[in-house]
Amino acid sequence: MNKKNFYKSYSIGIIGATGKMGKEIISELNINSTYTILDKQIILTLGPSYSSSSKFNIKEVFESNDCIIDFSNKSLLNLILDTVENNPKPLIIGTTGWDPNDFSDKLKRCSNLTPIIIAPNTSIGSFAQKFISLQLASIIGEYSDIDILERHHRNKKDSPSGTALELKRSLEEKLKYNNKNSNKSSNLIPILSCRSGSIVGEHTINFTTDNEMITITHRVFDRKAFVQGVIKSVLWLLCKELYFQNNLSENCIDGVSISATPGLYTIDNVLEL
Ligand SMILES: NC(=O)C1=CN([C@@H]2O[C@H](COP(=O)(O)OP(=O)(O)OC[C@H]3O[C@@H](n4cnc5c(N)ncnc54)[C@H](OP(=O)(O)O)[C@@H]3O)[C@@H](O)[C@H]2O)C=CC1
Ligand SMILES: O=C(O)C1=N[C@H](C(=O)O)C[C@H](O)C1
Repeated sequence: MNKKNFYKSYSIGIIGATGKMGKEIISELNINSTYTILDKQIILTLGPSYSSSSKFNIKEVFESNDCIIDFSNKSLLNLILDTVENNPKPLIIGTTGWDPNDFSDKLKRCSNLTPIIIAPNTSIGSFAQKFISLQLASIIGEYSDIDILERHHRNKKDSPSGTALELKRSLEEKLKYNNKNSNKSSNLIPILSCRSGSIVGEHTINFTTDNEMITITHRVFDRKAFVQGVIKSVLWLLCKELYFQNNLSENCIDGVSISATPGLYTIDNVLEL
């Protein structure tokens, strides 16, 4: 097979297809649909998808697609993971508002069967914000008070946001690790949430000492920022070997899986610098 003519087509199912994120992902797939990695064309098409008004159920969505993207509501997560156990497919969970501890056994079983990405924020800017904040925490975390402020649109159902909780978790973990011998009494980081107008998503981390303050704000003004990371995640799940630009032999492309191996992943694995 001529490598130049190589293309592969994958069907993508969306859970929450009629929502703000679902619509934005569908719009991206309608406009672009073909993605080139090295000289290979990867075509992503929208397959049977799910919302409260759809004619397909979640089981059918899993049966009919190569990869599933979930941007819906935490109330569906139990059913989604039950479905994965019977019909494992690569899955991206973008839905927020749920506690991973409540699903740890199920997530473990499912991720033994298929790769699953849990991503409370799929934008590249958010990844960069977390990366820089962790660096700052190692430099001035010991001397500063840290707080997180998040602002979102009035219709957002969960509070605090999944992104703020993930920033808090990773910063507290870093501080615990760095400040084992510190005199600081508490490393707990407060989160302040505000719901207002149609703000797409805004997260600020403040590092404040008695005399100075460093602020890192990430502001999304178009959901396309989230969609960009979703598409990268889909390509990573389905074509991980290509994605990292490995030298694939012809046989490997045709005969061997090029997808990610089963496991639990985050957006950090996808955007790995
Ligand atoms: N990871 C990230 O980067 C981002 C994550 N999010 C998260 O994604 C999720 C969705 O956000 P958003 O698109 O703004 O939300 P919307 O409320 O706009 O959309 C929710 C979607 O889920 C469907 N849905 C919700 N509950 C049910 C149910 N019980 N049964 C069937 N379908 C259901 C809705 O269907 P219907 O319309 O028929 O009710 C709709 O399609 C949220 O948890 C949000 O926090 C959002 C943006 C970015
Ligand atoms: O519901 C939203 O809109 C968003 N939810 C995510 C979260 O809870 O962190 C990400 C984003 O900021 C938008």
